[in-house]
Amino acid sequence: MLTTPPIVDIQNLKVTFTGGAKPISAINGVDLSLERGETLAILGESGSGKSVTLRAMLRLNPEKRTRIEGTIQVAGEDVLALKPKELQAFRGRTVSMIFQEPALALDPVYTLGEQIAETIVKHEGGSKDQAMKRALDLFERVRIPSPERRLGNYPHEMSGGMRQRAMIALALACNPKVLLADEPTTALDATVQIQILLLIRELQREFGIAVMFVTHDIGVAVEVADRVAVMYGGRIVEMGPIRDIIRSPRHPYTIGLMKSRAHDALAKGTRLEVIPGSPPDLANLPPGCAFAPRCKLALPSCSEGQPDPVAVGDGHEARCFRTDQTIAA
Ligand SMILES: Nc1ncnc2c1ncn2[C@@H]1O[C@H](COP(=O)(O)OP(=O)(O)OP(=O)(O)O)[C@@H](O)[C@H]1O
Repeated sequence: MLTTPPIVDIQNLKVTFTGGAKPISAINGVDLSLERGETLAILGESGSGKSVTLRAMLRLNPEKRTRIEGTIQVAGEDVLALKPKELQAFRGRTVSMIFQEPALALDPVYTLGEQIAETIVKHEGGSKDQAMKRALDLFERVRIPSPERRLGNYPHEMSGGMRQRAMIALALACNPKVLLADEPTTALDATVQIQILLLIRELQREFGIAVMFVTHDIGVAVEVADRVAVMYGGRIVEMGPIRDIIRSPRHPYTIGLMKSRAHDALAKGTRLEVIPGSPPDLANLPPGCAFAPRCKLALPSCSEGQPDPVAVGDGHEARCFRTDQTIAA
C-alpha cells in the first residue's frame, strides 16, 4: 500500500540560544510529524518551547545567536538547508504564520488590499489587478463584511477580530500547505475567539492545510485540534489524539495540567491547584526527566536518565518511566 509522506517531519530538533552568559537549551530533541490537513495543538506552560518550535519551522529565531540541530522537513523541503532566496519563497508559500498580535504581521502604512496583493505578486508574479481580485476572494472567505470596502482600510481602522481575519487572509494569500498559529486568539474576547477558531477549522478543511497552533488553553485545543503535543522543558512529554489526552492523560505533567483546568472552571475565588515547583532552568537542565523534581510519582532513578516515549494507546505516547502508575482509574 502506498502511504503519503507526512507534510511536516521534524526529527531530533534541538535549539540552543548562545547569545547570553550561558547557553539556553530551549528545545531538546523534538520529534514531530503532521499529516496533510491535520490540526495539532501544542500545549504547555510558559517557557516550555512552544513558540521556539514554531519559529524554527520558518527559521525566525535569531540565527547568529542560535544553534539548531536535527532536521525539519516540510513538504519535502529541508528547511534548515534553505538558502536565503529559497527561504523567502518558502515563507508564506509553503508555511505561513499568524501571530497573537496582528500588528506583527500587518504593516500600518499600507491598506490591507495593497499588502495582500503585494504579497501575491511578490511570490507568484501576475498583475496587481489579478492579485486584488484574489485579495477580495480571500476577504470573502474569511468572512469580512463589506470586503470590497474593507480592502481599502488600514489595519488601525479595523476591530481586533477583523484584524485577525485580515491577518489570516494574508497568511493564506499564497496557498500555504502548513499554517502556524502562535496563540492566535488570546488577545480577543471569548465570543470573537470562538469565531476565529471555527473559521480556522473551516478554512483548514476547505483548503486541506495542516495547522499547528500554540495555546495555553485546553478548551481551545478541544475545539479545534485532532492531536495534541504537550511540551515541558523543550521536549514533547506526551502526544496523542485530543480525546485520549483529555480522557486519559498519562504523563504526570499532563495530568497536572488537566487538574488545574478542572479547578479553573470552579467558582471565582476557589484556589487553583497549580503544579507545585517551578519549570526547569533551561541553562542548567538536569540529566534525567526534567519534570522529576515536581513529580509526585518520581523515583530517585527518574533523575538519572531520559525516558523514551512509551506507547500508551493508539497513536498516544508519553515520555515517562512511571506510565504503569498513571493509568486512569
Ligand atoms: N531569542 C532568544 N534568546 C534567548 N532565549 C530565548 C529566545 N527566544 C526564546 N528564548 C527562551 O526559550 C525558552 C522557550 O521559549 P518559548 O517562547 O518557546 O516558550 P513558550 O512555551 O512559547 O512560552 P509562552 O507560552 O510564554 O510564549 C524560554 O526560556 C525563552 O526565554
